[in-house]
Amino acid sequence: MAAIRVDGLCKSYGAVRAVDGMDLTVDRGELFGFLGPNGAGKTTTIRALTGQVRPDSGTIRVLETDPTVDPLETRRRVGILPERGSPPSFLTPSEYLAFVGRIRDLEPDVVADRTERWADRLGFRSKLETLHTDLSRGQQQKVMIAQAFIHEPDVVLIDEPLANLDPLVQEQVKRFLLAYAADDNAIFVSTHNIDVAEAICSRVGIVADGRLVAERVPEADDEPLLETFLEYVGDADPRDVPARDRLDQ
Ligand SMILES: Nc1ncnc2c1ncn2[C@@H]1O[C@H](COP(=O)(O)OP(=O)(O)OP(=O)(O)O)[C@@H](O)[C@H]1O
Repeated sequence: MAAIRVDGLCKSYGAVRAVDGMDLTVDRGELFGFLGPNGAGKTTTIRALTGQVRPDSGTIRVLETDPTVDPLETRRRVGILPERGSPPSFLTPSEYLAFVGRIRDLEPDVVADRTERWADRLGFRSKLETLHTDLSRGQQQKVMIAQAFIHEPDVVLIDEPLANLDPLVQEQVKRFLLAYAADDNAIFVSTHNIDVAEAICSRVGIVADGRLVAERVPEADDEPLLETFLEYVGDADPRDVPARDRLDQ
C-alpha cells in the first residue's frame, strides 16, 4: 500500500485552478521531490495532504487515512515542515519541543532525549533555553525540522527543506533525510530548487499548472533534471528564483 496516494485532485480559489487533476503516488522508502515553479500548485497540494485545504474533487490517502475526513488523525501520524512556519516567538526550543511532544503523545523523558539528539545533530544545543524571538531564521528552521521528526513519523511532508540553512547544516539535513527515507519511511519534499531535487530525491515529479507533467529518477536518468524541467515548464531557470526572493505570495 502506498504511503501517499493522490488521484484526480482539483482545487480552485475562485477562478484560479491551483490544482487541476493531480495524480501521484509515494511509496515507503522513497524521498519524493515535488518540483515546480512558483504558483504550480505545490503548497495547495501539501495543504490538501494535511487536511488544511478541502479539495473540490479527487481522492487522497495518507497512510490509508483520508485527510479530508480525518485531518487530526493524519496530522498525528505525519510530520509537517511548512515553508513559512516558525516556532512561537515566546517559547524556547526546549519548551516548544516539549509542547509538540505532548501533543504527539510522547513521554516527557523520550521528548527530552530526542530534543538533545536533534540539538546536537543540527547544532542548536547552546540555544535550547533561548527564546525563539532571539534566534536567527536558520536557527528557527532547525527547531522546525526537529518538531517535524520528533515523533518519528512514517510520512514527512516538507516545504523547501533547506531554506535558511548554512551549507554545512544543509549537508547534514540532506544526509539525514536520505537515511530516514531509506528506513522504510516516505518523505515528500516540495521545492523549486532543482539542485536539491537532483541531489537527494529518489524520484522527482515535475508539477506545472496544477498537475504532474513528468516523473524522473535522477540517479537512473541520463538527461539532467534541468533539461526535463525546462522542457515541461518553460525557460525560467529555477536556480534564479530562491525561495526568499519570491514576490508572488
Ligand atoms: N488562498 C488562496 N487564495 C487565492 N489563490 C490562491 C490561494 N492559495 C494559492 N492560490 C493560487 O493558487 C495557485 C497555486 O498556488 P500554490 O501556493 O499552491 O503554488 P506553489 O507551487 O506552492 O507556489 P510557490 O512555489 O510560489 O510557493 C497560485 O496561482 C496562487 O496564486
